[in-house]
Amino acid sequence: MSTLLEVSGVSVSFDGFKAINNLSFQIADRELRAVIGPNGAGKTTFMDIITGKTKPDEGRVIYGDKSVSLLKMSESKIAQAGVGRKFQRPTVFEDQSVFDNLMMALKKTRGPLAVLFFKQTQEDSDKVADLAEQIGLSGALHRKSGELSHGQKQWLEIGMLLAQDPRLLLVDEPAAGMTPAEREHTTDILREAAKTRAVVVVEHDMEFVRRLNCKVTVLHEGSVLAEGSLDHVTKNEQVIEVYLGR
Ligand SMILES: Nc1ncnc2c1ncn2[C@@H]1O[C@H](COP(=O)(O)OP(=O)(O)OP(=O)(O)O)[C@@H](O)[C@H]1O
Repeated sequence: MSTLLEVSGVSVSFDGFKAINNLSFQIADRELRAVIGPNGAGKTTFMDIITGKTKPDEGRVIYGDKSVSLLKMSESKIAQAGVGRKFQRPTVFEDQSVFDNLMMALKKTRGPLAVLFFKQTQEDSDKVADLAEQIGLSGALHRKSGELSHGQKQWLEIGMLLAQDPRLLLVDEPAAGMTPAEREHTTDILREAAKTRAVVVVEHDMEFVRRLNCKVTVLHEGSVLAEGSLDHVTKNEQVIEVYLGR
């Protein structure tokens, strides 16, 4: 598999404090990766750098077939280039149905004019039905989103991101606040999504990470401390000391 994103030698300081310190990271097309690390390890800042919210002081972030530098691009250009991000709190339109939320997300892929002059085709309705199926909300398509459970709202938001067909999807702590059954379903959605795109999941919950069954990157003090299978990294003495031993 070819490399989709390559972060190399990236550092960023806030008021002299190095939140990210010479960080290097690679992810392939259609790879699922979990990123773990103790509080303050730099996980959020790492995602902020990829999405263009934070510009690093040094290093390179190269993306896609044409190896473009994301550091020269604005947040919206990076999103247009196929980098999607799901934040911790769901931000669905609560007054709209699941169907309408997904349809709106589809329209967004066609730019602002398309939103104004959009004619809903059978193909679009089929696409929405497919997305609903992927996120397990086929039975709730015509329910108001505000009535959904927390887990269902998170799935809807993942569906809305998938509607935009990102090549790289960044997901921040998807399991937070979910029931065990919801967590299980969320791992299924993410594993399925990673068959057609790269997915990076930042997560604290180890059981959730185990179910993802993918390569794990451990961050600590803004750098990669260990990388490999969950069993491999959880045997690493330094990882045990800084993270699991807490
Ligand atoms: N805008 C900022 N200004 C100052 N310090 C910051 C800023 N953003 C992050 N930091 C600091 O950088 C370090 C890394 O923060 P970051 O939020 O990336 O860690 P994290 O791994 O996501 O933590 P958590 O698991 O608690 O969400 C922390 O010490 C944090 O206090």
